[in-house]
Amino acid sequence: MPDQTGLEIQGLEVRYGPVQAVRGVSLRAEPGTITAILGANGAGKSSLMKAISGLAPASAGRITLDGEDITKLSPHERARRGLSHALEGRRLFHRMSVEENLRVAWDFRNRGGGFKTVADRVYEQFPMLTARRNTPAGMLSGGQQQMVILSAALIHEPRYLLLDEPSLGLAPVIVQQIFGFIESVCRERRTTIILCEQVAAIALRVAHAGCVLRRGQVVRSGEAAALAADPTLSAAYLGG
Ligand SMILES: Nc1ncnc2c1ncn2[C@@H]1O[C@H](COP(=O)(O)OP(=O)(O)OP(=O)(O)O)[C@@H](O)[C@H]1O
Repeated sequence: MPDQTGLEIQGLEVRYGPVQAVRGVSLRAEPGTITAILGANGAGKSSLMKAISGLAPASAGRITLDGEDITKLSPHERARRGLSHALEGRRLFHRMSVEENLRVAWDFRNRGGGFKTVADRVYEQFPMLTARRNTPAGMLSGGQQQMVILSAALIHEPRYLLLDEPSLGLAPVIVQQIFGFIESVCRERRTTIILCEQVAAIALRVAHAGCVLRRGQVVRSGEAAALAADPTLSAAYLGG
């Protein structure tokens, strides 16, 4: 019997009216690994991620999670199955404090008690958030905001984590810290992570596998180390 664990995408298409953002994408994310979705601006990365989490409807194709067809499920139903999506562009409640943002993420799944324990765990992981727990999220630095976004996305210990452009707008030293954290989440919690990035070198340093999108299609895929070693990749597909 074929191995059904992991996330499998077959022939996926996403359309916005006349615009076809994703064209027949197939890929597989093995359990407990990091998969990088690469591509230049407008290549279709975010649309692919949204289709996986249910925020954009698939106009064709199939998505299975551990063997279950989730293509037609709502984002909430997919979240209940252990899929969490941290969106690009600092989707936080800017006037609410760090702790209130974490609380909203916790209450989304209505798990009742236990919030203090998970909040303490966040502050242990990111000590610099401790002093800022009552600060409005909009007043944090970009790196601190990304820490809150990641912590909120992980608050219910998802089995699958989708990360949209985690390096966007961050200083190199913070990017290193954020990617170190992402790597440790995969290694220690065995979370399956799919992240999309314009900056291929950063993503391929932590990923196990990767694929490159161009105009909505997969033009390259394989082991991350092989993609990283390919000098033609950047110039040909990543816009620089
Ligand atoms: N809501 C939408 N309505 C119409 N067209 C859209 C919408 N969202 C994205 N598109 C188009 O779909 C294509 C793919 O966009 P998408 O955002 O998925 O690419 P991307 O690789 O994530 O790029 P970026 O890094 O800029 O986010 C682009 O041509 C974009 O203009």
